[in-house]
Amino acid sequence: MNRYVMTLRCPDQPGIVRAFAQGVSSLKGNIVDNNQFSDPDTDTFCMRTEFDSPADSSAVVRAELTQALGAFDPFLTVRDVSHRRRVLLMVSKFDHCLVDLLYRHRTGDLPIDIPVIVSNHPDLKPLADQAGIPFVLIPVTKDTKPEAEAKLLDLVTEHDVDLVVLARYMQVLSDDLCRKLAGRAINIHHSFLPGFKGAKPYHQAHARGVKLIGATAHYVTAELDEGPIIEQDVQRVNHARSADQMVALGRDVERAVLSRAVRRHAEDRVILVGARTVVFE
Ligand SMILES: Nc1nc2c(c(=O)[nH]1)N[C@@H](CN(C=O)c1ccc(C(=O)N[C@@H](CCC(=O)O)C(=O)O)cc1)CN2
Repeated sequence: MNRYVMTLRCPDQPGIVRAFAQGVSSLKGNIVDNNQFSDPDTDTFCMRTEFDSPADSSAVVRAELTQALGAFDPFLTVRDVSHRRRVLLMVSKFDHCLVDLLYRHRTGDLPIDIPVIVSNHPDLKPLADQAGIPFVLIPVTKDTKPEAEAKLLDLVTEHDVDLVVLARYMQVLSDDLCRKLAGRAINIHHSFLPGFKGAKPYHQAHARGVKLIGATAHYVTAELDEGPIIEQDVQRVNHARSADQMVALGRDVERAVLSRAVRRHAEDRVILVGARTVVFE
């Protein structure tokens, strides 16, 4: 028996679950976990299901479920859970998110493969070397950004990458690159969005006198820090905290939020619905 995870999204209407169940039955399957949500704002139905089946490939499963659900024309994903998502990490000089992701990967806490790490600075290469993961330096300037982004896309193709993670990668991706990576690039922004977009959010927060700081993991879009939110968290602060102390406190929130977001994407627990996400935890 193989275990598969399926996600579907389609206009909400009666009969979707019955048709899906008939498809699983045709695959001699047994459902072991199921989550569903009907979004009233967009009248969209979302479902994530894990099931066991003797079917020997995700292609066979996909073909059967596509036929069973044909009347509903769903956006469908099917993955054999033993096929881990392949994640390309992008970093600059800050190491706290990279260290956390590499630790969780090494301990098996994060069910992903990391074929390559890309950076616009050489600073974090020793961490990649220590983890035994290839490190590719792609410097970026205003003039070289198109060439740099072409090299990144070559690596995405070469390593059959499913997800790009901007783990405090401090360069703004072009509109074209964002389109090509739509729904498969996650960024960690070091504030509790929608507050304090852009660079230096902790200094903005300190100046504003906030009592909560936070971090936000979101899909990357051309509009800076505007992408669909996957995960957020906060940390209490008070008048006695300097901006630098907020930066330090924020590091713990950033790495925890990013790792949770990457795990949920890698486990097919995130479904995009317009500019928002449905997250089956
Ligand atoms: N198209 C997008 N690209 C990126 C996003 C995004 O949401 N959409 N998020 C950023 C990360 N980030 C905030 O979370 C951020 C990073 C960098 C900057 C910035 O102004 N960078 C300067 C260069 C700074 C430097 O070289 O150190 C710039 O690019 O001119 C703002 C926000 C990642 N990319």
